[in-house]
Amino acid sequence: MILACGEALIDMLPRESTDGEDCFAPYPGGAVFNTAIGLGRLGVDAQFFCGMSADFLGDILRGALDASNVDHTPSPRMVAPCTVAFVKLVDGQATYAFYDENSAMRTLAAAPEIEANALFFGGISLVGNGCGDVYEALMLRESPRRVTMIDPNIRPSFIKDVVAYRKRIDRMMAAADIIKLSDEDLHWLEGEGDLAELARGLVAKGAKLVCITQGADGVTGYTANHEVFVPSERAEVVDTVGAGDTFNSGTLAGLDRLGCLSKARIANLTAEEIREALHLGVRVAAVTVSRAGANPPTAAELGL
Ligand SMILES: Nc1ncnc2c1ncn2[C@@H]1O[C@H](COP(=O)(O)OP(=O)(O)OP(=O)(O)O)[C@@H](O)[C@H]1O
Ligand SMILES: O=C(O)C(=O)C[C@H](O)[C@H](O)CO
Repeated sequence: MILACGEALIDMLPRESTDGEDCFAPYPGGAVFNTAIGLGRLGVDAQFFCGMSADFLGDILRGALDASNVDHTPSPRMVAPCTVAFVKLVDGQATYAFYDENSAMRTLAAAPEIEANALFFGGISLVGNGCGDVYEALMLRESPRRVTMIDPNIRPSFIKDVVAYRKRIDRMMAAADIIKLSDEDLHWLEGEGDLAELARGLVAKGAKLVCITQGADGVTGYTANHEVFVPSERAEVVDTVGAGDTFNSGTLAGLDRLGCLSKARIANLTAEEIREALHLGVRVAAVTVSRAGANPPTAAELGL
């Protein structure tokens, strides 16, 4: 079982009304939520942990999790607003304006009992205090015995205390078995330089698998013994909302199908196992970029 820990929110995607007016349409989203949905749709036994609003926006999110077979019982219902992200699309590339103060997600105070063998963390839920503290403490507590993965999915405009944020992400990456970073996020965290050298630096600090994604080009997986490049699948891009989040779900689902989500197996991945897991990641991500918003495919759509 995989527990996805982090934000659920409403993405307000830009649309045009039938009268030709600019407007926004609500879609369930949030980086970690998207990863949970992707896992559920791929048939993985998946749970989701986030403070979720008791209001009707929270109901939209819970309904979407139910529809994709993701168990949200670890997520407390809270009398607080739902986080909202307004999205601006330029050539299919998204930028976000977040409304998150005093939200249900932000005011999360305690972690549930953990049943999962693997935990996934990431996104804006790791910025700042409140839920950020809860998620960090949970990861550091559980990482000695369960497989952990992090994708910080950095949104620089959302980060107020950059020094504190960098320290948190460093601590969490040092504890993580699997790190996923886009090339942009890798440079934001580790500075200029050669991607492979920077990624190898993260492996040297303890990560068992470091995945560096490069948009339409593809992804490279780095371990102590292997470097495996998997090209992206060709896609007619509608927008890239949720590309990285869906990639995470495919890669985790791939590792799960191979039986690699244990501490022993994740530390000894073969090149073929890395290739197979990353290949499922790029396959599902290509489907998401070819559809509006974050809309990962089901196992049936992929013929799995
Ligand atoms: N234009 C594209 N065509 C096909 N696949 C793509 C395209 N863009 C992204 N992908 C797939 O999505 C994966 C993740 O993309 P990217 O490197 O942009 O991550 P990201 O920045 O985390 O994404 P996000 O937009 O969700 O923040 C890539 O490794 C690739 O498999
Ligand atoms: O949750 C985040 O980090 C966001 O940027 C909001 C979006 O719903 C999400 O990333 C879509 O990929």
